[in-house]
Amino acid sequence: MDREWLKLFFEENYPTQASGVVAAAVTVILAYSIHSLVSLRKKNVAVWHRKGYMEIPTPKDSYPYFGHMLSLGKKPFLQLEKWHQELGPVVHIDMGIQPWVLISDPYIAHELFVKNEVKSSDRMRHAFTYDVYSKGGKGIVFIPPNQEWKNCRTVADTILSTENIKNFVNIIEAVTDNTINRLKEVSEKDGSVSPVKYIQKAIFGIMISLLFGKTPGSIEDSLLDSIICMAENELRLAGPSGDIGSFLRYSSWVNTVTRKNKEIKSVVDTRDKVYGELISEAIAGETDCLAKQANLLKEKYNLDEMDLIIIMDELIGAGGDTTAASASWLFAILPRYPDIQKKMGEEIDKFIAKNGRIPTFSDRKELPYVIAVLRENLRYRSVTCLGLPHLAAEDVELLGYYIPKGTVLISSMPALNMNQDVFDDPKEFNPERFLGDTSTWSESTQGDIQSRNVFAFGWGKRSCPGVNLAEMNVFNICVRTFAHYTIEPTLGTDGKPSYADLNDILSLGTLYGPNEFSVKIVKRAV
Ligand code: HEM
Repeated sequence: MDREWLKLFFEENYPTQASGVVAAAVTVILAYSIHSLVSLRKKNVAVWHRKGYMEIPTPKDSYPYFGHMLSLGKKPFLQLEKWHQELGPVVHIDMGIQPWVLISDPYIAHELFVKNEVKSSDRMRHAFTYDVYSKGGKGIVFIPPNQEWKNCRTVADTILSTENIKNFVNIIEAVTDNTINRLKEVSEKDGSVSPVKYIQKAIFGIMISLLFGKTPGSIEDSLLDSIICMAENELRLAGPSGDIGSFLRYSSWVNTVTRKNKEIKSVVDTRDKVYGELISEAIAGETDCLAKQANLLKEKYNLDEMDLIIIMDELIGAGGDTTAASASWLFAILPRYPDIQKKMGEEIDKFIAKNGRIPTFSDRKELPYVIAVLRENLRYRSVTCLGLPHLAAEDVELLGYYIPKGTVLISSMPALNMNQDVFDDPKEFNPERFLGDTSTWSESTQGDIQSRNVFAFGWGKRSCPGVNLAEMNVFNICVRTFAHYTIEPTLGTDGKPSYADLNDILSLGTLYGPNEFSVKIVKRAV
């Protein structure tokens, strides 16, 4: 049994002496649960082994009470990929008492999430994300796809449309240029720079400016730090630590004993206060911004102040660290590929020579190689491990399999992106595979499954409404960096290049970004 996962789980989520109490209590209830489990198992077997349907394969390494939770190890994405390799594109696991079905094939995912979207677009009723964060049914991300969701989602789709976001391009470019300058200055002064924090602050800075019309003065800005801290707390609590009871039977009391419930309440109270004030200031201010625009749509879509607070927080929470992770992966991967950087630089130089300016997002079709690199970057290192889990609102018949109502439905992002039936030599970083496809990430996500090659933004009616903004932000960071610089590896003590470890992953909830690494930002000879 891989106890490492359990140890990590308690150390990360329940630090201090409370973890000892919790671990002891878990041992006691373990014995009791084994008894209950025998009868439960019989019931489960009947649900999953339906006459007339194929059985969904399940990995052997399951344990009483915890199911497959303990087998995920320190790097769950590797384990999920391994299970798919061994058992195929549809796999059933038990995360404690939650049944999960994992999908690693785009055609099957399309069948499940798009063709069956009425049955497969619900979300889990997680104690933190649903009861507390979404106040039992507000906002977009964590609620069922009902009329309230539709209203909030329409407001988000409207303010995040490409046409609308284009109006904020000056702010996006200014914050991006400041960050790149800062990276270059630190790199020149210290001999190298660790870009992850800078990129994260740039993206959150852009989000705060767009949403509230308030551009952070510098990367040391205290508002910027508090918003990042809130978003990270929320991401952490959206995992098992915010609702241990929905994963492990008889354990909901753990959050009371460890004072987790108090922490959960305090995180949300702070969110309500900070975002409430930011929205009021934005509405009263002169500057155009997304909070102001959403406020104008409030009546039409029957939203109240709390809906606005939750939507604004969700846009930052869902859009900040994900976009920053994608841009950070680019900085981690590209130092290994000077030839690719050279081709990108040449393409950007050619555009500048012809047009006398740096290309913007609207010029993306004139940079086919650059956009192929960005697509390959998105494929090669997934930004989330599990997307955002869906829930089966009804029983689903999926290509001869039977999936009972209440099952958590997961698109296994790294396994999908590394599926060799879809991508030749998937372990190779090869932008050429996407040359000739100049569709935007959004067009690919909404496109027909035969030509779709971007899976990172999910499926069907729940697919990401921030995809345009995400692509524009990553595009700008990339183009505005390579217009002037190259990203080079630092040198180890042996004088050899020292590259970022691409399997050293910072995992926060379902987010998967690179851990800290160092590079050199070097002025390019043009
Ligand atoms: C590289 C960056 C991003 C990635 C990889 C990403 C990925 C995803 C994924 C996988 C989902 C779940 C889709 C599903 O359930 O099938 C999602 C949902 C969502 N994303 Fe993004 N996202 C990114 C950026 C953004 C941005 C910039 C915003 C907003 C400004 C945003 C806002 C949202 C919201 C509100 C949802 C919930 C949609 C719903 O439940 O109806 N995301 N995103």
